[in-house]
Amino acid sequence: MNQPRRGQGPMLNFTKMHGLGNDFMVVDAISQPFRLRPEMIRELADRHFGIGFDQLLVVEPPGLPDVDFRYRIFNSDGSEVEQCGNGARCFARFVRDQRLTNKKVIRVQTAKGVIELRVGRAGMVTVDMGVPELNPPAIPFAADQRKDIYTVEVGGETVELSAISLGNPHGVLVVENVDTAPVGELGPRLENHPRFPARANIGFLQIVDRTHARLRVFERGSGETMACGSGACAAVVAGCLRGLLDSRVDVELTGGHLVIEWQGEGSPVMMEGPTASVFEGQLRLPGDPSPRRRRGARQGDTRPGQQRQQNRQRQTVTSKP
Ligand SMILES: N[C@@H](CCC[C@H](N)C(=O)O)C(=O)O
Repeated sequence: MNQPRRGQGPMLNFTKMHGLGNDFMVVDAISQPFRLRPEMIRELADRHFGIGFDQLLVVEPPGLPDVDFRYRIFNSDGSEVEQCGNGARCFARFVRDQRLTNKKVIRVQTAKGVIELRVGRAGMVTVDMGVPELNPPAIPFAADQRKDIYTVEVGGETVELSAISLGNPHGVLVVENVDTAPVGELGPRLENHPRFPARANIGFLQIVDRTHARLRVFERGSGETMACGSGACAAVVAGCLRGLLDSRVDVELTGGHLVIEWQGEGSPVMMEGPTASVFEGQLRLPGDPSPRRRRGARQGDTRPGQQRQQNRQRQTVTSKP
C-alpha cells in the first residue's frame, strides 16, 4: 500500500486555502505528526516546483488554559512569524471543516498573544486582532520617541511612514494612487531597513474617502501578496492616527475587500472578511537524510535544489500529537 520506502518520510495531509488571494497551505498537526525544515517550507511554497503559497499555517494543541488551539505561521521564505490576519480567518474555517471543533467563537494562541475568531455565515470570519502596539521598541522600530508619522531615509530619498505592530511589524506609507505606488522598489528596501530590526511588512495606503481605502502590501518574507489582513488593520490604524479615516473602513486590496474597525488607542482592531478552501491534498515528505549522507554529500550527489538546501541551516520544525 502506501508504505514509505527507505529514506522516505510519512504522508502529510494538507488543505490549500486563501483569504482574498493571500494563499495558504494548512496542516493539522494535532491528528498527524508534522516535521518540516525551513528549506522544505521554501520548496513547498515555490509556485513552479511546489504547492505554492504565501504562508504555511499549522494547527497545534494549545499550550494555555481557556484557549482552543495554537496557531503557528511560516512565511514562504521559511521564517516563523507572529501573526497572519487572513490566515486567522482560514484557520477558523479549517478547524471547523476538519471537525477539530464545533465552536463558533474560537480562541487561538499565537506567538504574540491570544486572538479570538468568530465564525459567521457563508465563510465569513471576524477576528479580534488585539490592541495595536505603537511603542517603537515593542514593534520593533528604531525611534527616540513614539510618533504617528516617522521620517525614514531609504535609498537616498526620504519617506514618511507610520510604524505599528499587530503582533507582527508594519510600516504604512500614504500614497496618491496604489496602482502607481513603488511597491516593488520601496517594499523590499523598507522591509529590510535597519530601523525595522525584525524586518517589516510594508503597506501602501490610498485614502479614497473617510470610510474607503485601497491598499497594497509588500509582505515580510513573502513579497507582495494579493491581500494582507494584519496589513489592512495596520493601515486603518495609521489612517486613523493621521486623522484621515473613520473608525470603520472598507479596505480594497488586490484580491478583494476587508472591513476593519478600530475605535482608537487602547481598543482592539476587528477584521471581517471571507475565507475559501481550494483543495485537499496529500504529500510524501522526504525522510531524514542519514548522518552519513549528511556528512558525505558532495555537489554531484544531489538532485537540483538539494545543494541549495544543504548549504542552509538545518533547523527542524516539528509538531507531534
Ligand atoms: N498575510 C498575512 C501576514 C503574514 C505574515 C507576514 N508576512 C509577516 O512576516 O509578518 C496577513 O494576512 O496578515
